[in-house]
Amino acid sequence: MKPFDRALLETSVRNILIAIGDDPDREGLQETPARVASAYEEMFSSLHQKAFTESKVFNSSLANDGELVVVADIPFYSMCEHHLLPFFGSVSVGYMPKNGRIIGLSKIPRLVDYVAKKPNVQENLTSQIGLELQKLVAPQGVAVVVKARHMCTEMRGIKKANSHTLTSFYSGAFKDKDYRIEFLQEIKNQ
Ligand SMILES: Nc1nc2c(ncn2[C@@H]2O[C@H](COP(=O)(O)OP(=O)(O)OP(=O)(O)O)[C@@H](O)[C@H]2O)c(=O)[nH]1
Ligand SMILES: [Zn+2]
Repeated sequence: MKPFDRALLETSVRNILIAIGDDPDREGLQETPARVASAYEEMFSSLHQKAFTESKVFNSSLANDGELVVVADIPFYSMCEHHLLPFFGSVSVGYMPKNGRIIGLSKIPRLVDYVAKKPNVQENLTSQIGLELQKLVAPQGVAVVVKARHMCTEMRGIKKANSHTLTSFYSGAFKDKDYRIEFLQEIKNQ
């Protein structure tokens, strides 16, 4: 795990400003390299964490192994690894407990944040959330649906404003179409 190199980032941002033909010493830009360094440190913070450590898994004698647990519409913000431009939207996560094992509800949005805070593509972000939850809770199955807008296709390039990209991950019990439909129905009803 490499440490965050603030000095290198500040120099690099200064060089970007020179390369685009602006003057990094003009009043409005003097603090920009430092500000961008702080913003990047925050936006890419999970690159400096070895693993997701926030999980809290409980055993519940009352959790019904056949019932879905669904957390819908968790907002996220990430940066695409191709252009370093934002992509953002919402994540809906469901799982079917096994042997009464459940995860603290707040840990699911924390997992989404952890996966979002590094350069990524939407498909991998979706699978990484699913695989990590599968590993942490070992449930009967995990379902993840991500809906996002990509600034690299809206503010540049093909310029298709407001289009959405949908990606999904299904494991275990959710390979069964009926459970997938139940999950999709639940997130639609939220
Ligand atoms: N599958 C996938 N593609 C992405 C994601 N974010 C950005 N991209 C795409 O990554 C591709 C990179 O293509 P390139 O041809 O190397 O880059 P480019 O010349 O900037 O491409 P254009 O955006 O078409 O101008 C583009 O088609 C982007 O739309 C993502 O999350 N998932
Ligand atoms: Zn992109």
